Amino acid sequence: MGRIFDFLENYFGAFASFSTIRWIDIVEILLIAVFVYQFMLWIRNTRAYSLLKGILIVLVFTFIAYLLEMNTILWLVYNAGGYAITAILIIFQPELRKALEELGHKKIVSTLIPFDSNKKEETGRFSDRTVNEIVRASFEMGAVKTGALIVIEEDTILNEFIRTGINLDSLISSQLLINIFEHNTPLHDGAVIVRGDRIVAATCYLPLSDNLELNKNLGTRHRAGVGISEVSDSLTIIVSEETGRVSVANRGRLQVGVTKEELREILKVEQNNVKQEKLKNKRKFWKGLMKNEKKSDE
Ligand SMILES: Nc1ncnc2c1ncn2[C@@H]1O[C@H](COP(=O)(O)OP(=O)(O)OP(=O)(O)O)[C@@H](O)[C@H]1O
Repeated sequence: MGRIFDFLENYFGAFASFSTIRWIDIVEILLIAVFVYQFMLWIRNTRAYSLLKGILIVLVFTFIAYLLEMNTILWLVYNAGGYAITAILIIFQPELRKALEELGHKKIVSTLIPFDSNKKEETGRFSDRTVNEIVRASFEMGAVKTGALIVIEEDTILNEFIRTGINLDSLISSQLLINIFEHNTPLHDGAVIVRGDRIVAATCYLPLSDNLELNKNLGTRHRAGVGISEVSDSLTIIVSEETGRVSVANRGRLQVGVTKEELREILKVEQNNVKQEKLKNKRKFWKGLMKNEKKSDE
C-alpha cells in the first residue's frame, strides 16, 4: 500500500510546481503532443497497432504490479525488458524503416537544402503527349480487362525498384504500354516505371502495402500500387484485370474507379505540380541570402 500513497503524493505534489512552467515547456508539450498524435495516426494502419495494444496492457499490468509491490513480477519485467525492446526493433524493422522514409518524404530536408542529391533536374515532369498516351492506354486496357500497373516517378528516385525489373528506356506511347501488359508476354508481369516521358523499366517488383484499411477484395496488384505510394511520392495507375476499373494510388491512398477526365486531371496536376514556381522561389531565397552575406562582408 505504501507505494500507492507514495505515487499519489508524488503525482499531486507535481502540480505544486506548475507556477514555474516556462514558455519553452509549453512548446515542448505541444511538440510531444503532435509527435504522439502523428505516431498514433501512423501506427493505426500498420501491423504494429495490435502490438502497441499488447504493450499497453503489459505496461498497465506492470504498473499495477508496482503499486501492489508484486516483486517477482517486477523482477521478471525488469530483466526481460531489454530483450523485449531489441525483439520489437527487429520484428518491426520494416515499419520503422517505412516511418523514417515517410519522414524523409515530408520534404523538410529538401526545403532547407536546395542541392539535395536525391532530386532530379527540375525540367518539368512530363509532356501533354505523355499524359494523353497514359490515359489512352489505361482506358483501352481497362476496356478489354488487361491488368496493368504504371508507376510515375516524381521527386523520390525509384532506382531500387527499377533494378528489380527489365530496363527499357523507351519513349512512352499507348501502343507500347498496351503491348507490355498484353497477357502471356514476357514483360506483362509486375509494374512499369515511368520517368518523365520515358518508360524506364518493366516487370518491376513493388513493395506490398500492409494497410489494414484497404478493401479486402483488392489483390496484390492494388496492394503493390498503394505500397509504392507509401514509400515514395510516386503516382501509380492500376488497371484491374478483374473489373477493368482504373484506380490511382498516391501518398498511401487509393482512388478506385476514376474516369478518363479524372485521370487526365490528376496527371495534369502532377505534371504542373507548381515545381517551377517552387524552384524559382527557392533560387530567389538563396540568391537573396548570398547577396546579404556579400553586403555584410563589405
Ligand atoms: N509486388 C508486386 N509488384 C509488382 N506487381 C505485382 C506485385 N504483386 C502482384 N503484382 C501484379 O499483379 C498481378 C496479380 O494481380 P492480382 O490479381 O493478385 O491483383 P488484383 O489487385 O486483384 O488485380 P486485378 O483486379 O487485376 O485482378 C501479378 O500478376 C503481377 O503482375
